[in-house]
Amino acid sequence: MSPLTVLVLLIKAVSFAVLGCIAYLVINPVNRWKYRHIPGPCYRAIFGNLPEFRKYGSHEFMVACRAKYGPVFKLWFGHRVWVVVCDPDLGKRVNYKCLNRPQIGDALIRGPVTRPENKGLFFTRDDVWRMVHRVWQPAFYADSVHACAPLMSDTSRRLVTRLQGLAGEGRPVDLWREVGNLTMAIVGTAAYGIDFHTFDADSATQQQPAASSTSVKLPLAAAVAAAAAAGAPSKAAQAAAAASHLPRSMHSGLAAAHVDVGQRAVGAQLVSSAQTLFASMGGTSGSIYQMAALLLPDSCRPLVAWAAHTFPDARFTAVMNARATVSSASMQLVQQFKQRQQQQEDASASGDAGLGGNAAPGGSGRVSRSGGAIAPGSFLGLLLAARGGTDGHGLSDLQMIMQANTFTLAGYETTANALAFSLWCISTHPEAEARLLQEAAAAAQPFHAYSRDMEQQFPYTCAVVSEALRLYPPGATTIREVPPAGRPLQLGGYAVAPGSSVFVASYVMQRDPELWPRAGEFLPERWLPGNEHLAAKNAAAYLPFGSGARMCIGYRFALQEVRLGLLELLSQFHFEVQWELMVPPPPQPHQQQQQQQGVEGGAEAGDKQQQQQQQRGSRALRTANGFTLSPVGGIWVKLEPRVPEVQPAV
Ligand code: HEM
Repeated sequence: MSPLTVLVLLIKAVSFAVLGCIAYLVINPVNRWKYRHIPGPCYRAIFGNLPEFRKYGSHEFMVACRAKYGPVFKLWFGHRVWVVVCDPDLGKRVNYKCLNRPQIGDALIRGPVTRPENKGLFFTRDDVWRMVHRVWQPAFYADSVHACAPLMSDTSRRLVTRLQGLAGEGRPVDLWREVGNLTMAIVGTAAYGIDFHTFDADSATQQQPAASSTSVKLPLAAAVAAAAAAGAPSKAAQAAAAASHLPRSMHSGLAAAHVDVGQRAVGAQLVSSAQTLFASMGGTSGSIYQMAALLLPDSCRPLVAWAAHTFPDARFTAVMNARATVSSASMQLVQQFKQRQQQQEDASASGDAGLGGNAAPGGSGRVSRSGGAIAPGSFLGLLLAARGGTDGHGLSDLQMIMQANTFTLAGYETTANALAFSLWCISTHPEAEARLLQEAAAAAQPFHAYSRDMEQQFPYTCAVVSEALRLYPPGATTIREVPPAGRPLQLGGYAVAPGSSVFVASYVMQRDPELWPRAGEFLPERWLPGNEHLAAKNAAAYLPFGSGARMCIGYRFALQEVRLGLLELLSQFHFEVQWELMVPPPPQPHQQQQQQQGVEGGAEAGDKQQQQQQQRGSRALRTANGFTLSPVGGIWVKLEPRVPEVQPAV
């Protein structure tokens, strides 16, 4: 056969494969047949419902679908199907019956981190999950969490000091960003006993958004440049990587994004990396390669991954840099921790009591347990002390790094969003603010002294947080996979096939007017005794932390952090929302339907809200489509320091 004939044949084969692929995606026969019995919007070739997700936001679109198709429906994520559940009892059934989550978000990642035993707790499965979950648990026992309370309050007061400085300058401040610095700082001290310097590093990079911008502002370029400048070919990073027996494939990436956990810039780098990673997981705002991996059949993924790594675009580079930055920080934390522990062991063997462990505020470095609880700063010690790893000899370095990555990311993002949403709700409801301040002013001791009985001492503050988590749940859906080897899962009369991805739509249920009286209103009172008429008609309709075995392991930690942060910040400042800087909300597909249905309190509440919004310049809070629910473009406020009489007792 002549070379020309081979070439022609090759071109024909490739054209045939491409056309076949397009025809398959346009018709999508397998999934359309497999899920034909479940209601939902029609399949639209190749993109499915992604255009609607972009236009309305995925959660708002789900609200509209719930109204149209009932409590169980399907959505098209490209050619893939999500089964969405919006009924409390069915949601509970899903969360309790299915243990694993589908492996989303790592289609383009290569190397050993994709192996099941090397996942962080969130994405581990089956027996590996059981083992890793057991290792994590003591960090979140009630006593461990209470031990972190003074640290959480102290760190909140460091933010207060920073905000006092900014208030003097008189310019608007992005509260979301500021509380992000706070939660990352608390991760550093509470988990690792390290000061990440989040309050020092980024004051110069605070930017004001254009009012019309819909993208989240990230100081990414600065962070990446700083990371590269800090250690591109850093010998320290390479030595650390080599010493930790990490797979070679991780070395170059980590060295390129080397950060120094002892340096001032690390906090800002971690915060911006975490923001990049969460924003990229939304599915509709990633790089072209992420979009291609999402839209093309699974069999094309290796090819897409190869192309992404060989010819990366700017967004893919940003995501890979962000992953490497977080992993580099975790790797150093692990290495430093091991070195310190070795020094302590050597010192105690030689009778020298002078080495005091971590230089952490409150951190001991060792896993000092009392009654099962661990001291602040000892999360790594917990991981290191773990026995019963997959090889029977504890967690490997890579497994430890992946757990540290998970703690850093999960501990930062959702809690920052929860605190930002709580502050937003309070700042737009003066009557609630007054009541919370009254409660704060009545405290006879520092707020953290009440960490064991926050609900008795600060019932209204706790109610504010619960209500903010109802309206704005940072984890807006829980995700499960129907066991691939089992039988179909019966959900409200529909058999959902093994291996399907099921989303329990917390956001939709927590705003459902059939489940909550005056669902659209911010009413902290509904969480107080005597207001049962405002409570949920089904307790399972409230799941900001999920439910079942895979519910949020950090919920106690997060609630304590948000409640203390709220008290510390609000007792010092009133936050005046700068409406002209806020990103306007998109059109709401369900508003018209809700009004037509005349749901209980809906019309009245709708009118009232509309009036209030008009008074405030017709702006509501726009939330992002990402992996978590977050405010788009931040929450812009002017800081108004309070008069002294409402300051907390010290
Ligand atoms: C207000 C803050 C937080 C919210 C709203 C939140 C929400 C959630 C939700 C909805 C889930 C999924 C639950 C499910 O699928 O049933 C989850 C899981 C998880 N969360 Fe949180 N979370 C918060 C704070 C934290 C913190 C501070 C940590 C600590 C590091 C953390 C670590 C995790 C982990 C590791 C998982 C996976 C647990 C597992 O699969 O076993 N979260 N969280």
